[in-house]
Amino acid sequence: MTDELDGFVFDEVVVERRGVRALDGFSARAPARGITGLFGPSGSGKSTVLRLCNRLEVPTSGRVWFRGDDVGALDPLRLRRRVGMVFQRPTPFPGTVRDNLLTAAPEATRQQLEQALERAALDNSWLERDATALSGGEAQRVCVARTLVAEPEVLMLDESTSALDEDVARSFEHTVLELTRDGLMVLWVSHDRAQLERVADVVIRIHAGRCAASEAIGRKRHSEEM
Ligand SMILES: Nc1ncnc2c1ncn2[C@@H]1O[C@H](COP(=O)(O)OP(=O)(O)OP(=O)(O)O)[C@@H](O)[C@H]1O
Repeated sequence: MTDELDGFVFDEVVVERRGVRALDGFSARAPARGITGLFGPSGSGKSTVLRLCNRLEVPTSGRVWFRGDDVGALDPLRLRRRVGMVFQRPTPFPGTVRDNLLTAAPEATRQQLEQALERAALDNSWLERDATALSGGEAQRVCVARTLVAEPEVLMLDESTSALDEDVARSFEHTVLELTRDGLMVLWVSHDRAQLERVADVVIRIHAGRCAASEAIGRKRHSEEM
């Protein structure tokens, strides 16, 4: 069914809400390493797929497997620490950046807080900044750091660069690529096909709640560079 190369396996997943199917027999595999992009039109079910991965959503039928375990059998709170999510509109909580990071990991040491900032490409002077007075790109990095401080195995990004200008979005892409070098697995929902071709190893295309295609982009990019 699944092997150690699989991060997530979706097996004929149906998610139905009030008679409407958000997912309609979605089957796909997201590898345990690198970046998997989820691409598709608005309303096709991309966010629903992310929400299944940390049990904010449960399948009406079908199964989701994470690293060989049935997600339905895992403790949701523990799973959410392993599978962290940055939402569509990254919103820091009122308080300092330090306060924000501590909400995710109340026991974190100063060194752990600084490490999370550094992985999100922010230096330690950010700890005392007012988290409600940040630009869109800064708020996004703070939200990534807040997710990383809990040391997840997977980072899920839901359209995290859609509101950013191109330079800021490119710099964020670079940061996420660096994160995967430490073994972090990333699931990245994007409307921007070109962006996914720059960063993703695999792109899953979703249409009307089903997997329309799954492409190994990394291999394609590599052969184009040769
Ligand atoms: N809380 C909800 N209750 C009922 N239906 C919902 C809910 N959230 C989403 N849906 C419906 O489920 C379907 C899939 O939504 P989903 O948000 O997963 O799509 P998406 O591909 O992420 O869309 P977008 O790109 O616009 O964010 C849509 O038809 C949507 O209207």
